[in-house]
Amino acid sequence: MNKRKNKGYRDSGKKRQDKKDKKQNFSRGSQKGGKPIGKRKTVTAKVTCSGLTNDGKGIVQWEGKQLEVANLLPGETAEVTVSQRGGFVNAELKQVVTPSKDRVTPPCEYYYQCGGCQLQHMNEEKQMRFKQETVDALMKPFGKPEAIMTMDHPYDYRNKSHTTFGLNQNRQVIGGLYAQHTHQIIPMERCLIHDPKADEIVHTIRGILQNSKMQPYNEDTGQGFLRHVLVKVGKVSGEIMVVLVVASPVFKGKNNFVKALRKAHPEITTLLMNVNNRDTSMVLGDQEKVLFGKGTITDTLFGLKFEISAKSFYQINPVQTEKLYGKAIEMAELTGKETVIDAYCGIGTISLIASQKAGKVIGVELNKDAVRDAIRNSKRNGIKNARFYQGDAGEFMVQMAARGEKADVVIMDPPRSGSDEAFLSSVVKLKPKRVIYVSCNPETQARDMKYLTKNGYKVEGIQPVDMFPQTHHVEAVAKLVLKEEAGNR
Ligand SMILES: C[S@@+](CC[C@H](N)C(=O)[O-])C[C@H]1O[C@@H](n2cnc3c(N)ncnc32)[C@H](O)[C@@H]1O
Repeated sequence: MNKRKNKGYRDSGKKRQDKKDKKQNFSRGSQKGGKPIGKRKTVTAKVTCSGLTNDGKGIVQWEGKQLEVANLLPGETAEVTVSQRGGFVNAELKQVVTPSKDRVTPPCEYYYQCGGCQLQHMNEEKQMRFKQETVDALMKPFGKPEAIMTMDHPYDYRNKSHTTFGLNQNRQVIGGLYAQHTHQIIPMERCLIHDPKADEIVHTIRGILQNSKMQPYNEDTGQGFLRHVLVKVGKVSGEIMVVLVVASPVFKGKNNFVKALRKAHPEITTLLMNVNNRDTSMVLGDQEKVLFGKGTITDTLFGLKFEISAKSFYQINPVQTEKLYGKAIEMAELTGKETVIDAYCGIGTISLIASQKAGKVIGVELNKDAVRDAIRNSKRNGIKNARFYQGDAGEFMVQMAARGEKADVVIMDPPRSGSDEAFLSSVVKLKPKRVIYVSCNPETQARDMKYLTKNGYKVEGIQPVDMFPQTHHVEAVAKLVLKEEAGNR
């Protein structure tokens, strides 16, 4: 789910963080400032949690310092382990003394090691309250957001999974996710937010690996072959893509591997090999080879079919995506005549849905593969009023503004880092009547909305959506209206 030029997926920044941690020889710092020099001191302290950070950690006071403690809830008292080195302080939960009524036993057995989810110790109602309050607080300068759109079954939703392989001490093949801030793989049978089929396939691959000469890649020695497995599932089509991310283009035993995998999972519709031989935190490398099938999968949203490549962004929770996009299109108030810009358009999902209610749509996206998918998708759905351009959305908008072009509505859905001044200042010059801002990071969204509201726009609605249940992440879509236009209504 990031600050990317999008040449591939990052593994949640864990490896980069790990490198930092190794350098500091210290785990996560929960108080900023100071270098970890000198001897480490560890004490046990009794603390009371007064609130939550935006990433769901408990806030506590200790010796005049504010610390953050993962898995602690407001009102709880607890024993925490506080480690100090130099000015660097880290606090970890040891034991909850008085539990909150909102606390539940996390349904996932790997929850406390993994870190992929951060809210499983809260009941569902508390999770929703936490997300609502986070968005409410960030959006306070702009008005009161609507009630969050929740998910009926907040599990099994991820249509994309990513598993790392390695060997355990007994030299058995293990597959799972890295434990928080380490290179240690947590062997995982089932991730409760993954599509169950993806986990079954990963289980099979592990078995094939165990019985073959193929070795998992070792990050420390640089030896071995299989680094990661990416599985993408088309929830409606049932199509499944498996990507083997490998360290070398020479795939010994390829035919036997492919045969065994297809025999166990005839439902896999395409298999790819992606070569990543760099010491990088990016999961996918540049070289890609289709081993069988068409190299893409298809999924359906709002009755339109979308083709998705290995490297293209596609929303990971298709059930909630329809709610999110539905709200964005409603906020755009399209009448069939408008020129719409869909910035950061990915494979053209929002563009093509909007094109059915607009005069024309212009999509702009940085990732080449996604743009190719978007063009294919418009043809496949017989859509003639959408055009797609590859490039930086900011530069594209600057050029549009310089040419004096017009747009009635701008829909924008940037990565977590948000948009930039080049983009936002060009929006202000282009003066679209409405800006619909979709974001998976309400912090950067609020920052960018501040710019737009200082420069002629007024916020008319904010809708949070629970796109990532069990995690602290929350999506929101906001409607901004040109003030001159709002005055005329
Ligand atoms: C959150 S995704 C949204 C994609 C699409 N709107 C959707 O819902 O599937 C953000 C997209 O922005 C693209 N992107 C990142 N930086 C960009 C930039 N500077 N200019 C244009 N697109 C960019 C990414 O490749 C990604 O496809």
